[in-house]
Amino acid sequence: MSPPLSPSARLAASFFSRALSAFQSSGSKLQVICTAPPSLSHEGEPEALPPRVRPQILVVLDSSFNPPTRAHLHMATSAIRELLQKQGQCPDAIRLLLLLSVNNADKGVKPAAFDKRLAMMWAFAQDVQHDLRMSFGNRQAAPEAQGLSVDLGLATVPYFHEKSAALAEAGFYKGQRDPDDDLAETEQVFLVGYDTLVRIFNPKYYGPLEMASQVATAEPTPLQKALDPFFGRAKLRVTMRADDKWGGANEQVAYLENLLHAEGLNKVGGIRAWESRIEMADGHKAGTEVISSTYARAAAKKRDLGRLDLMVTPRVRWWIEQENLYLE
Ligand SMILES: Nc1ncnc2c1ncn2[C@@H]1O[C@H](COP(=O)(O)OP(=O)(O)OP(=O)(O)O)[C@@H](O)[C@H]1O
Ligand SMILES: NC(=O)c1ccc[n+]([C@@H]2O[C@H](COP(=O)(O)O)[C@@H](O)[C@H]2O)c1
Repeated sequence: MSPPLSPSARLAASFFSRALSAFQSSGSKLQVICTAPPSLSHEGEPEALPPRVRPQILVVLDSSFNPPTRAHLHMATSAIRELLQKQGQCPDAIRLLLLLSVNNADKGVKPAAFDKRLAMMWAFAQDVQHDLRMSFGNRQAAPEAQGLSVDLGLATVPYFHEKSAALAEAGFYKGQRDPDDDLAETEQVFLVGYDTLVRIFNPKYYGPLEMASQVATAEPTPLQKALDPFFGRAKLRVTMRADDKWGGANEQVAYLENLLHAEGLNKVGGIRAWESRIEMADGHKAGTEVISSTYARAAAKKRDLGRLDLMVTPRVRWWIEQENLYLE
């Protein structure tokens, strides 16, 4: 049997169970429920800490977090590092939102329960911050080392265009100085895997299929109606996902290049102008372990701790063990 939760873990667990109930009875589409602040200590009850000034970039990792994995860690930290180092953004101008969808576009509900996933996301947020701090060598003088705030949110809407619109409407990211401005100036960056990108361009999610091929007419297709406003405020950062289900890296690069550089977007019912809003990022390295939440659940079920460590970060593994998750 696992030892009892520490006082701060108990506070967090009880907070997430209350926050989940409150969200589910609120009728809200999307809500930020708490923030892991940049400081090292996360003692006490989690709380939502809206930014003082509206962020320039909101990076969104939308996932089932069942559980959060090292692949999710790579997606988040590589995006943030790129913004800080290559684009010269300062940590204050960026927020990272870990968004848990309680209604998935395709998957039914399965264990772990949503409040347990929120607890793992809280742990994961701290692993993200730790990873970033380590990669900047803990140089206190370097602005990157000061760290970034990581928010946890809940959403009922399953599709990206709906999540993006809900975020643009939400008061949370508007900043305290100019609460009346809208979020138009905050650019959203959604982190997705290759498999998710393919699904975003599947017309089945946007209405009856017979309406999907209005390309020849002046009328925009349902996919265009949904995704045009989305690409107006959001970018997609697509991580390659080479494994048995989704094909090899070459196939994925070829699909993306075709989508982005030929007439590919028109063929899937999209608009060529969106190509500048989709960027590719490296994912799985050949010869390394393929990582997924499914494999993490299987490792936990078999109590294969060595393999679980390959799949998830240390604080997430701690919660999985503490709460005896995925044993059924
Ligand atoms: N190993 C990976 N490489 C690239 N993208 C990934 C990887 N794992 C997850 N993602 C992406 O992260 C987002 C959220 O992932 P999700 O929560 O569905 O994880 P998953 O591992 O696919 O889950 P499951 O195994 O339970 O189906 C999706 O856009 C997915 O494509
Ligand atoms: N067209 C879309 O916007 C679309 C399609 C498929 C999945 N999704 C979402 O992507 C996220 C990740 O999905 P999976 O957990 O199924 O990989 C979920 O929030 C899911 O609802 C969105």
